[in-house]
Amino acid sequence: MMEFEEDREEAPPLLDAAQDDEDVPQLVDSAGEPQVKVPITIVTGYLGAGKTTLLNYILNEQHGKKIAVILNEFGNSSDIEKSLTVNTEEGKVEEWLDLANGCLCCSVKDTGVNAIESLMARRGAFDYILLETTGLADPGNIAPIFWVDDGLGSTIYLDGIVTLVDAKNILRSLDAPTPEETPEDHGQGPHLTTAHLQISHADVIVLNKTDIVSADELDAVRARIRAINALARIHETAYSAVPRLEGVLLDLHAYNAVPVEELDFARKGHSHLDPTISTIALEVPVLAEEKLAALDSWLQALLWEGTLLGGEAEGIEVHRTKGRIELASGGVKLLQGVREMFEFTDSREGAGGEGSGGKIVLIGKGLDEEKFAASLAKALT
Ligand SMILES: Nc1nc2c(ncn2[C@@H]2O[C@H](COP(=O)(O)OP(=O)(O)OP(=O)(O)O)[C@@H](O)[C@H]2O)c(=O)[nH]1
Repeated sequence: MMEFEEDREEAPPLLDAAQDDEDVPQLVDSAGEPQVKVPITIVTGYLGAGKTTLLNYILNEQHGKKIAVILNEFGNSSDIEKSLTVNTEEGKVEEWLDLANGCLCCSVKDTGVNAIESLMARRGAFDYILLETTGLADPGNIAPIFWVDDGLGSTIYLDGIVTLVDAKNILRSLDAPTPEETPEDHGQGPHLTTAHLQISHADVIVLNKTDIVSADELDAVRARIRAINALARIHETAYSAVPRLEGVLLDLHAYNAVPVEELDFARKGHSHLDPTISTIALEVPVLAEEKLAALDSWLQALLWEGTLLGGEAEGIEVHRTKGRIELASGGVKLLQGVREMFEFTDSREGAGGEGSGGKIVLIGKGLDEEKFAASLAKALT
């Protein structure tokens, strides 16, 4: 198990084939100019996990990338933050800093929409956006802003969510939420903390501060993270020194590719080590096209109403959904979801699964693999 995990973590960025297959469409603006969509990565992580350390690296190193960094309401005294003029008018970007290495940087007070709009006026000056959230942000509330088909979605696409995790403190954050954080949960079963939310929504986890934990502590943290989110790639770092930008922070394609081996890995990684959040993987038989409507209804009941069609379950809350559905016609549908939003897209790579069927992976609260599998099987018969 461990070996498999390590192999996977050393693997190159997501499959080239899958990326090629899911090329981001080019748009044409009103002036007839082709518009290339700009990818955005959301960088999240609990207080003190190492987000600023990571961004300092990006803003200072000569990595040859033109990255626009948006800092979302910082409250401490790091060098980057001190050098910025924080806006006084709610939600308005006051100043962009052009940095020597080609990056630009700004600070905003809202979730970044106004900053993005301001940024768009400077299109061409950069080719990537990193949005760093505050330590207490729930990425599930931010991701949908950028994962839409209209409005902002026409110029930007959500490439992925990266969560910095403090290896020294994460278990405490997961086990002992502060009263302010989860007042409704107190004394009522498993706690859902901000730390859970940030891990469950992550496509990549940068497991930081490995220099101040023992090998045993690190193993325990890794296993706990895996139990919560078996889909995310884990990169272990000290002082947020990620091995590379591509595939770790940039070009994740987490919302437009669904690699087979990622779903297979999630299936093998199932565990109950965390009492609140888990990852489950459900087998889906090769489907006749007309059964897609039944699958859609099953997902709607689950994601919109938190109910299991034809089965009983309570306290369901799904944060992330990914899947590949093989069709009897030979095609493959890709499934992507965050919270209640989900969509099917056509994969252009053909079946590629030797007719063995597809899979749906869910990350969230109250997920009982057996009950879910039985309910899905019933819905699809
Ligand atoms: N020992 C050790 N210290 C680290 C590491 N990464 C960051 N730090 C230190 O931890 C502290 C917090 O790091 P930051 O990068 O400011 O963390 P942050 O996530 O931006 O924190 P907030 O903005 O408060 O949410 C700083 O004093 C860093 O120097 C690491 O890998 N090992």
